[in-house]
Formats: sequence, C-alpha cells, structure tokens
Amino acid sequence: MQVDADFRPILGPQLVRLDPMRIKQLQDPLVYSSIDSLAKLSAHCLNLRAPLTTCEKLINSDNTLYLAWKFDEEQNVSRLLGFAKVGRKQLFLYDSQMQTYEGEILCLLDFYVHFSAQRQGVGKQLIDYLLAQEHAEPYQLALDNPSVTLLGFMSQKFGMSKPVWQNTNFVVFDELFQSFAAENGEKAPDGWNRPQTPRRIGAVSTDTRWLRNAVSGHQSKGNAMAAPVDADMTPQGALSNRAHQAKARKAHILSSKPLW
Ligand SMILES: CC(=O)SCCNC(=O)CCNC(=O)[C@H](O)C(C)(C)COP(=O)(O)OP(=O)(O)OC[C@H]1O[C@@H](n2cnc3c(N)ncnc32)[C@H](O)[C@@H]1OP(=O)(O)O
Repeated sequence: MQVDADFRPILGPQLVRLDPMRIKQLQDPLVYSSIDSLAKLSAHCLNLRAPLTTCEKLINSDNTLYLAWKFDEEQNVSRLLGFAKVGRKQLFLYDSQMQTYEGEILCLLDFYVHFSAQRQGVGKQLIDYLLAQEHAEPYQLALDNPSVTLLGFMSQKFGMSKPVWQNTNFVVFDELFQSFAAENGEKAPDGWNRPQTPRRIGAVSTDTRWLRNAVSGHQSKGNAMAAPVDADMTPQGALSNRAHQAKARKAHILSSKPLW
C-alpha cells in the first residue's frame, strides 16, 4: 500500500514492533490512516464486515502490531507491505485425544500481506521477527480462525502440519501439546491452585492439564468453560433435561416481579 510520504523518521526500520504505547506515541494521522487502510484490506480479503484492527482499537488493547514496510527512494513513497497482530489470551484447549488444557497463549489475531507483495517472503519475515521479539517458537502460536492460506503458510514455512481446531475457532498445533507433555508431565505450574476438575464429554471423562503460563482461574464465577460438562445424550436424558429447564423457567417467571 503506497503513501506519498517518507515514514522513515516515524517508523524507523523496515520491520517494526508497535505496542499500544508506541502507537500512541507515533502521533501521526497519516501513519494511522495508512495502517487502518491496510487492515481494511485484510478484512475485505476475509469477507469480514468490519476490520479486526484499527490504530484506535490497538491503543486501547494489550495487542501488539508487527509491521513490514519500505521506503521507495526512486518514487519517494512509503509502502506498507503487511502486518501481524498478536495478543496473549487465556485459552481452554483440547488436544486430539480430548485431553483438556488451560493456559495463556500467544495468539495471531490478524495477519495480512498486501496483495502486491504476497508470496515474496514478507509473511515469513514478519512471523520470524514476531517470534524472535516474543521469545516464542512457531508451535507456541495459536491462530484465531485461520484461513486456508494461513494454514498452508504455517505448514510450508514452519513445518506446522497438524492443526488442532478448537470449538472457539482457534487453531493450535499438535507440537504444543507434545512439548507440554515433555516439559511438565502432569504437574500444574506454580501458582495454580485450582483442583483438577473432572470433565465429562458425552460418556467420556477427561482430565485437565495446565500449560506453562497458566494463571489461576475464577472458580467462584462458575463460567461455562470452567464448569464440568455433563451431557446425557440418551433420549430419556434429553427429555428430562428439557423438563428440568421448563421447570426452572417457570420457577423463574413465577419468582420475577411483575412490571406493572
Ligand atoms: C489469524 C488470521 O489472520 S487468518 C487470515 C490470514 N490472512 C489471509 O489469509 C490473507 C491473505 N493472505 C495473505 O495476506 C498472505 O498470503 C499471508 C499473510 C497468509 C502470507 O504472506 P506472504 O507474504 O504471502 O507469505 P510468504 O511469501 O512468506 O510465504 C508464502 C507461502 O504462503 C502460502 N501462500 C501465500 N499465498 C498463497 C495463496 N494465494 N495460495 C496458497 N498458498 C499461499 C504458501 O505456502 C506460500 O508458499 P509458496 O509461495 O512457496 O507456495
């Protein structure tokens, strides 16, 4: 994406790490609008109605943008080539054996290389730079709802060929679970006090494991993710669940205050 300006004094090197503080400090409307335009192209490419990334959103988030750009001295223009946005998220994951894991993972949230610069190595440079800056290995990256192209890219450029889709639409790679088993065995990391929660998925019960960066959860909130899943799949079970729900609804309606 071409801009009639010299971004060298503002952005510096051709691969640049822009955390929220750095973006705020840029204070340059043209840089902001150029990044926003590139992010719009990313959204357009994925058929999204609104862009996932804007400078305004970035400033108010914990996410970091890695930007690839260059200055064309002949034409005296700056070209924004691509970006990758990452953030750390607390994820609840299943491996391919339906073992459950919980931990804070580096997530690739938005990744785009301008169509005029694709398949020229920019994407690989961006991810290499990002991984070095974040001190992470390719298998430690979770991909947020990845495109087929991104899965192909990860397989071809980083040898990550066993994606494990999660019901949250995140994808992690099998190597993440293997590395965890090799490093930690069954032991929960220090600071994790929650007792092991048995989970039942259909007729199968599974154990929870912890990823290295896991932080303690909020048992008291009893959110759906932390609650044991106890689904009775038989017709009798479904009927009794429905009857129970109807009873609970009726009790709730009867206990509510009338509006008038
Ligand atoms: C979490 C998310 O953000 S999901 C959304 C991911 N973004 C997109 O799908 C947007 C469209 N695609 C792109 O922007 C880019 O192609 C990216 C970001 C995926 C990769 O950037 P590039 O600069 O093209 O990557 P780079 O040149 O380093 O590597 C190219 C490899 O990516 C894959 N790739 C790139 N484009 C394509 C394509 N059109 N078809 C198939 N594979 C492709 C291939 O593995 C390719 O290797 P090859 O050229 O040797 O066959």
